[in-house]
Amino acid sequence: MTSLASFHHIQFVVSNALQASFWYCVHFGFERFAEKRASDYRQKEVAIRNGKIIFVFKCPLTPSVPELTDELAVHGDFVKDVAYGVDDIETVLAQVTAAGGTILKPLETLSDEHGSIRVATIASFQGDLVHTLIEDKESYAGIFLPGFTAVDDYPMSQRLGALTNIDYIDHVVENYAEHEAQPVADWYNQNLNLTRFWSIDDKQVNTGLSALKAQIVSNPSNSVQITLIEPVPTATKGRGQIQEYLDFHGGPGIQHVALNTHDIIAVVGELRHRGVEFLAIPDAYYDQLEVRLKKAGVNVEENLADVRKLQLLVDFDESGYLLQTFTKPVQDRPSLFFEIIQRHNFNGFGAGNFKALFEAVEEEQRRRGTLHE
Ligand SMILES: O=C(O)C(=O)Cc1ccc(O)cc1
Ligand SMILES: [Fe+2]
Repeated sequence: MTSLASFHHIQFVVSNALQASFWYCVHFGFERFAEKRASDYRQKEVAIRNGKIIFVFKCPLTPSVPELTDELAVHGDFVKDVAYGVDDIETVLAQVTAAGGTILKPLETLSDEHGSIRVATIASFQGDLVHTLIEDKESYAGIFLPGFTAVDDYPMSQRLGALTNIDYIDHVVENYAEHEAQPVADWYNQNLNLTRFWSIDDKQVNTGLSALKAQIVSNPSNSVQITLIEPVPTATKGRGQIQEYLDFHGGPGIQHVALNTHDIIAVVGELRHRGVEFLAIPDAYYDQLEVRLKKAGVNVEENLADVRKLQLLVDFDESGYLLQTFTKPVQDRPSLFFEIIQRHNFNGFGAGNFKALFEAVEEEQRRRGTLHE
């Protein structure tokens, strides 16, 4: 069995690639660096990057691109493709075929004057999310993928300066309907050899208003981690955040992308300065946190006054801790958002933060008017 090797890039389908990519350049310090050559005048693709992280924005240019406009009409702007690097694409595809997975675009070699790359695209288990698999054995020397050419950065992001402390994609999270997450985990196991890394059930995560089940599947080196979440309907009359996502996104899909940093204090300070909005965490959380940390004898390197000011969440155990925070949804619909995470010898997912986090999300839902039916 072979598995995924790395997160390669994330492709969004949006109604306007120019504006969507600009938003990420200004707010998250990405630079526009490549654009697909106009092989098809009806659509456009723009690639932006921040360090190792690459996002691609694809949009229709005319009303007659049903493969884009049909899904856009359902989801609004959304993550269409989480693309993975693989070491041996033929073996992965043979595994997918044997497991009954769907190959949407069969193996092909993409080439230009800078070399070649082998790619194929498979369907995910459910919904419109797909996974492009990319094997780059020959160290392709072009700017991104064959067919893309370099472009100049936006003057605005040059003026704002690069935001260089964001390092790589830590994990992505996919939301599914009730009872669906386990079949998805089995699918990732059989098709892509991801195995269960961690899980949490609804009894541990229940605010009374919302509850969920989560599990993480990962590749053998844990460099690819995917959290699979499903809602657990609660007795109280509240629409949990996972159900809210499913209702507004229109089915299962990518809920958040977590970006790993080695300096969360600097990054979140700068993101806030650039206008990125984060979930609000009440002061009481920090009063309790200081007591809990002292009791557990955990030494947090960062200044706790900064942690409180930037409203970061902290989870910890005997051997380490993590700092994390979540943006508000990045489009009008309460669907996709981002996480900024820094780990100090801590591989968990901040389960100790779930209660504070869910209460903060419920506060946002209350504001949106989506918490109660
Ligand atoms: O599991 C993860 O990756 C988390 O970051 C925790 C989490 C779970 C559900 C949410 O709606 C938001 C955050
Ligand atoms: Fe996360």
